[in-house]
Amino acid sequence: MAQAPTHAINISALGRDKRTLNLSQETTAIEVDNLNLFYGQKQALFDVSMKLPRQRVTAFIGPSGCGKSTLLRCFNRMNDLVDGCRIEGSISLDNHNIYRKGEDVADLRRRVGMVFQKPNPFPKSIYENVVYGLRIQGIKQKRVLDESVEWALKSAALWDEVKDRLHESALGLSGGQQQRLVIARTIAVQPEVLLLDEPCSALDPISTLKVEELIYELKTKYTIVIVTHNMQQAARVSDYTAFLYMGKVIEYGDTDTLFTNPAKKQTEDYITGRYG
Ligand SMILES: Nc1ncnc2c1ncn2[C@@H]1O[C@H](COP(=O)(O)OP(=O)(O)OP(=O)(O)O)[C@@H](O)[C@H]1O
Repeated sequence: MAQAPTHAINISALGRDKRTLNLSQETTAIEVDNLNLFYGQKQALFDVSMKLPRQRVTAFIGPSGCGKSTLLRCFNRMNDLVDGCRIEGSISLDNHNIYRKGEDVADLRRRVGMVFQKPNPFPKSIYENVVYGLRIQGIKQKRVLDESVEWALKSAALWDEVKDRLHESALGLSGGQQQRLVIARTIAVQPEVLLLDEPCSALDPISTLKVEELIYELKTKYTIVIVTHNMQQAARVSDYTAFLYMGKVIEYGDTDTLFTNPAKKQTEDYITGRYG
């Protein structure tokens, strides 16, 4: 076993109770089985098998280009949009292979919502951003839409800041508010899983803290997977962490153990800043 890191990450977490965390006792939301992914001739993921627990936050960490975003994008089949991208193996959401023939990918992307690095509100009002997915679903009743807007914005910890300007442009919000609006838009359609790809990297420290607190709140309802370059952030918000290196999952387990007592030398080298 590798020695404890010499200059360890501060693993003080947002209320994580490490005594209750044991991957083998969790209910699985997403199961990845022998996944290999290729961009044309280039293989980007190698034999990935892992179970992601329901209503927990799982972080993917690892050096640039190790495959974190690629793996995340498999969970709502975003990689289908990349020419020449091909996968082998399977990924199940609630015991159902999302790569099976005939899968309704639009519905999958409603069930598995995604938030990107740069906030991407639509050039519409705050209200219209939140109801966007509901309107696509054909929901028209004003009362239902109004209630959804209030619920989603409250869930995204944004309601108090915007309740008096719901019909103003979303583009007038700060970057941190825009990112929380995008999270509200994503949860308005009641997904099961939230994929967050570096959601704070374009935000200032105060907005980052708000989004991190929000992530922590949201996991009571959703399964969350977050890609982050920021190890302090992984340590703060996640229950479980996977360390990836060159397309492989090197180590995966509860966050406290991975950061304080990593089993693999490569993990230790990464979290102590020896490379990456
Ligand atoms: N659309 C694509 N076409 C071809 N290769 C790609 C594509 N997207 C990613 N790759 C390659 O796949 C590998 C994994 O990339 P990926 O973006 O998943 O890594 P990452 O760990 O998320 O990196 P970063 O932290 O820099 O975002 C890299 O070698 C990258 O160059």
